[in-house]
Amino acid sequence: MVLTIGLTGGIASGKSTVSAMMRQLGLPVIDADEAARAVVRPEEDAYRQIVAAFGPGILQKNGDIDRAKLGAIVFSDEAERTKLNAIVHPAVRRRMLAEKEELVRAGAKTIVLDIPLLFESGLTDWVDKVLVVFVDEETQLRRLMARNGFTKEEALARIRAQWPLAEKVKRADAVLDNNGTIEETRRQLLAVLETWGALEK
Ligand SMILES: CC(C)(COP(=O)(O)OP(=O)(O)OC[C@H]1O[C@@H](n2cnc3c(N)ncnc32)[C@H](O)[C@@H]1O)[C@@H](O)C(=O)NCCC(=O)NCCS
Ligand SMILES: Nc1ncnc2c1ncn2[C@@H]1O[C@H](COP(=O)(O)OP(=O)(O)OP(=O)(O)O)[C@@H](O)[C@H]1O
Repeated sequence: MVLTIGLTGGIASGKSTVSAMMRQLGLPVIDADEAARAVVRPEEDAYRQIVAAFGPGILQKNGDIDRAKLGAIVFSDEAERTKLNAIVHPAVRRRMLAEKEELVRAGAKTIVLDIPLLFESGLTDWVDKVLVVFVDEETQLRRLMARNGFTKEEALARIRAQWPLAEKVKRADAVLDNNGTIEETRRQLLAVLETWGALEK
């Protein structure tokens, strides 16, 4: 039996930080954000659909999608975001499932799916355990503004495009409190993985 762990949280709550720790521990991680970047490369179907839906104004000179421009559009208008999600999400799901199949075939015992929108997209059935990375609102806002150089408005628009973190915490099988140091988070992670038997070879 494969143990599938869904890693989720809010934007800038620390999912990538935790997924890097999991990789260090030898666990294979499938990353939805990475899949979402791969499926919009110029040779992909979703790329053509995005250009058709949003116009060539969202492209960089080299033809790649200008993520900052597209982000400014979709995080300030829910209808635009719904439109983008409808194009990108099916392709992301197909890609992630294919990656998971490959890991299962290769004999993986534990597989981590890092999906920021696990709850919003109704994908909890995909996983056996849900691990939520939590930070309080003030820390989330501060880290998001620092990491991306966003204004408070820009950061809040992105935070509000997702479920409140408190709702995700309520539905989690385990929660990592990432308000403290990276070391404190690592210790919590190890304890959870041990309880779940996720590190057994
Ligand atoms: C709008 C885009 C181009 C902005 O790109 P950018 O490089 O600035 O951000 P990046 O992709 O690294 O996402 C950063 C974080 O934003 C949040 N986020 C991204 N897309 C969404 C969305 N549609 N709804 C809510 N939150 C989102 C996630 O927490 C994600 O981890 C990009 O996020 C995108 O294509 N989004 C649609 C696909 C998607 O939903 N991806 C998220 C997981 S599948
Ligand atoms: N415990 C911590 N102490 C200080 N800074 C942290 C801590 N955890 C994460 N960070 C920083 O906070 C920012 C957000 O973390 P990270 O990128 O891991 O979040 P994320 O949930 O993966 O974000 P996204 O949803 O945008 O992909 C990063 O700049 C990271 O270096």
